[in-house]
Amino acid sequence: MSAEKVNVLIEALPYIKEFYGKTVVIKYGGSAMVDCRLKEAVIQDVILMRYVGMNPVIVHGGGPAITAMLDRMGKKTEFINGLRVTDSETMEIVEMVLVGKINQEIVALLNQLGGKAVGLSGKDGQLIQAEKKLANWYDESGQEVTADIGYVGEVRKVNPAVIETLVTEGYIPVIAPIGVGRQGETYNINADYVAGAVAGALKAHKLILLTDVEGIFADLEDKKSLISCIKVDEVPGLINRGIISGGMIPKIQCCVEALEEGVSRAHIINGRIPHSLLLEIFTRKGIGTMVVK
Ligand SMILES: Nc1ncnc2c1ncn2[C@@H]1O[C@H](COP(=O)(O)OP(=O)(O)O)[C@@H](O)[C@H]1O
Ligand SMILES: CC(=O)N[C@@H](CCC(=O)OP(=O)(O)O)C(=O)O
Repeated sequence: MSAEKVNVLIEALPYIKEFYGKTVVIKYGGSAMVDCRLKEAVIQDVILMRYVGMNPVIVHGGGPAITAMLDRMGKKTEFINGLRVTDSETMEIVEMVLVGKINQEIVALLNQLGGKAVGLSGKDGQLIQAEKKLANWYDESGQEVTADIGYVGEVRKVNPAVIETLVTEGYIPVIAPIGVGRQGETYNINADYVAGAVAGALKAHKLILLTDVEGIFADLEDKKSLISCIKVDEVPGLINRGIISGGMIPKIQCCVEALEEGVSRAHIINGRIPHSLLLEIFTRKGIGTMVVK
């Protein structure tokens, strides 16, 4: 081994010490699942985190794959406030793609590359207990509008016991954002919200959201003004002024929720940069946008 490689390891030592035994929840969004090379890089990072003593827990999305499958089946999809309108047939397809395909692909890759992974849906061990979510927004005249968007759920309660048992046994839990209702009904939940709720329930040290942009920009158009740190009390203003919009709203909201539940740090980073997780964890400056209390 060269002296340079030894230096790299020594530089990582303070971070390895800091994160030893700590839980890190990673939200692996569909927009960061681009190609095989990139997927392998994400999975390698997670395995490395586990081998140096952290407890990574993955919550995955898969929005683009769901849309592609609905297209193949000739079914139109519509989003309201960033949430997919989910009728019963769409719900079946969402569950099939998230649990049957994406979750299993991530688990298989983790196991193949040397990790020990177990896949879960929110139904397993009553992990994600959910209730129906309605969409709310204000129309041009300032009137509040409420719409029924079908089997879209919000997290009512996370039962962390099953995750904790798996982590204690050395497994990496991989969670699909499907919730179960009081009557056993199935709900489609935005994966950002599930990641925030899981991080909060586990009192995780960190929540890291992998997406398709560097982080939060002050001006999304020019993509030059990355905001490296946002305080929770700045968030409502950033949303009201339209600086944070669209798919970034559930992300920042889930960071806020996780911090309020006791998570120390939340980060939004670009999952399309190879090894972005390691760059965030093992460098002093980190990358992306950090959200703090
Ligand atoms: N201020 C902002 N900075 C960065 N991205 C933003 C901002 N406001 C809105 N966005 C949008 O949020 C998107 C990320 O959300 P989304 O597409 O839902 O990602 P994912 O599939 O990872 O959940 C970005 O690609 C960007 O278009
Ligand atoms: C209600 C709702 O919108 N659910 C999402 C669940 C998947 C998801 O959140 O995936 P990404 O993280 O890749 O966007 C959906 O149906 O697309």
